[in-house]
Amino acid sequence: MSDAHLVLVRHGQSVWNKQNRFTGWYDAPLTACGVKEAQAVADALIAHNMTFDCVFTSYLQRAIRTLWTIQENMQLMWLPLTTDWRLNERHYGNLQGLNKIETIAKHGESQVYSWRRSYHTCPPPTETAPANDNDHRYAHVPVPQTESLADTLLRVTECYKEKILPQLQARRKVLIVAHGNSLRALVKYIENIPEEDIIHLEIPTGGALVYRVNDKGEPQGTATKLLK
Ligand SMILES: O=C(O)[C@H](O)COP(=O)(O)O
Repeated sequence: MSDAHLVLVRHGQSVWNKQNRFTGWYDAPLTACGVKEAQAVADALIAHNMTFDCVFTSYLQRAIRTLWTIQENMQLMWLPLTTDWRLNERHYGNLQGLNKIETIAKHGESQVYSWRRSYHTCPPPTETAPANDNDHRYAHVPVPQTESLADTLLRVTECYKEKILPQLQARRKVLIVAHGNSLRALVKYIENIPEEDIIHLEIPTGGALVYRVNDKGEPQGTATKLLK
């Protein structure tokens, strides 16, 4: 039986990454550079003779288009694609839309660092009704008003155990394209990284992490960086 593997890819640069704005659940499109980053991921996967049996992503276009680009470049457009809102970026609450440098100038470096990287701290919640309330794609989703990384981990791992782990246990090769913080949560879970250490994990746009998977379908050890 062929070796299963699990590859995690962060989407390419989005318009709001470029503008250095907190994005969260805002549906920012990829920039041209972001599309190139996705193509570079595909090139690296091809160079390492990797392929996939199933692919997963969030409800957000920056991740979906990154996945489409990878599938197209790998001649894997025939593969069924599963989207799940639980792979969305962590909800950044009332910070969504704000420039990160201006937010540091207003609230101080340590406060903003804690909002961005601590495990339990939630950014300030959205002040009005959740911005995604009228969005058809979230009609059956409990849209949060803010999330800590711990909150994000709960929903990401629920999706992982329900939909992704069974594929790994069936020895399938799996690709997940998601977001900086939804992937940090997943890596924390897979590698059992302590709460105090997860602040150090950074996954750049277009970054790709590879896990070997054992006979029980469990990703093994520390991820290997494919590029970046
Ligand atoms: O939502 C965002 O702003 C980014 O995807 C991740 O941002 P961060 O590095 O500030 O967590």
